[in-house]
Amino acid sequence: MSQARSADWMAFVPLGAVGEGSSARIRGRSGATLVVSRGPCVRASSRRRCGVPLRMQVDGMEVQIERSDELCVMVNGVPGPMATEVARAVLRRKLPLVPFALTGPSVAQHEASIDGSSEVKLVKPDAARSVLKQIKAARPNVVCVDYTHPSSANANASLYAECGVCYVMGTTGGDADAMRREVADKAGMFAVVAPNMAKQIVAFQAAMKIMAEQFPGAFEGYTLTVVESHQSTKADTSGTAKAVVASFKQLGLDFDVDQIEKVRDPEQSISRMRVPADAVSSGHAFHTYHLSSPDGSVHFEFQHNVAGRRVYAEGTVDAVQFLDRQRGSGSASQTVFDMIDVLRSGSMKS
Ligand SMILES: NC(=O)C1=CN([C@@H]2O[C@H](COP(=O)(O)OP(=O)(O)OC[C@H]3O[C@@H](n4cnc5c(N)ncnc54)[C@H](O)[C@@H]3O)[C@@H](O)[C@H]2O)C=CC1
Ligand SMILES: O=C(O)C1=N[C@H](C(=O)O)C[C@H](O)C1
Repeated sequence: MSQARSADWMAFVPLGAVGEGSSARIRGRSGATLVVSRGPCVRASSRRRCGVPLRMQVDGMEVQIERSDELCVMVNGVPGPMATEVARAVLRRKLPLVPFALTGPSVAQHEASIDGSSEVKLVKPDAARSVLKQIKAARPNVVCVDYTHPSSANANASLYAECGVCYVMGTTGGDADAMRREVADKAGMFAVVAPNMAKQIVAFQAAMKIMAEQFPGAFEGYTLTVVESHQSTKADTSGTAKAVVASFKQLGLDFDVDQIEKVRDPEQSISRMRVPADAVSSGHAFHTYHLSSPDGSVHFEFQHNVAGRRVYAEGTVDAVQFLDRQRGSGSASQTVFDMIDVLRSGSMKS
């Protein structure tokens, strides 16, 4: 962990090992090391307050977390590319990044470096509950961001709800309705759940939804084809495409999400979908929706093509700040949001 981050977020102290104002590198039972420092809790905002530090057991190490009610962000799914991109965006916005991240069961590394400036300690699923509860105890206003795997999305959402941790769920492929019910049922919980955090794509989704609500059946009899191309590591069908298809169905198109065509072969991504070669494996999301009239004389085509992931990461941080304002506003008439809500609130920056 960089000294800069540890100083402004927390003081990790191996008890009895580090003197005031000094730092040390410590080694856990697994062999992982963590640079820790000790110093006063820095007053960074009016919401921040210091108290007796919380003692915490992580990976065989005893550490202390300075207590504070300041907003901080725990990004889960590191070292995955999307979680790493969000962690970078958190640092760019100068928000405190929790130096722990939930990770997958098969991840071998114990730490990950974010842009070489901040180290994040990786927490396997079997330790997730204990670590999250302790972070919540010391940092009640922590918000979790989830960019993990379709297979872990609901389990993680349930864990956040159990621990009373508000969250932004970017992971697709889970049961979003179940997440929404769980949040709605738990007092004090707030969440944003959405398959796409890119401001302009959210605006497109909203436009299609509004068109479907205002003109249901307008495309009755038309045929629809949907093709989406992503990096070959993507496990699920695009959650964004599924959401847009829901609007097309309301517009009268007879289409099932199983008919969405997935392109995961790098050569096809380049030759058929025109994905730039440098984005094929590193990360892309190219979507084409084509509608044809029954006699073939009228055609509509919508596309949204994204190379890289930065646009989602920026939107995710917008969602975190939106949630923080919602829970601080004292009005709990709505506690579960999507990105269209975030866009409507004027909270999306770029
Ligand atoms: N909402 C949005 O705007 C966007 C959503 N996504 C979604 O985000 C998710 C992640 O995307 P990628 O990073 O490309 O996926 P990836 O599969 O490359 O990485 C996933 C990471 O999650 C970790 N993981 C697996 N099980 C876990 C668990 N139980 N707890 C914590 N971490 C766990 C893995 O170790 C890995 O590091 C996907 O569902 C993707 O569809 C991606 C981009 C934008
Ligand atoms: O896995 C991705 O990469 C993406 N996933 C989201 C989805 O499933 O729609 C958003 C975007 O397509 C990138």
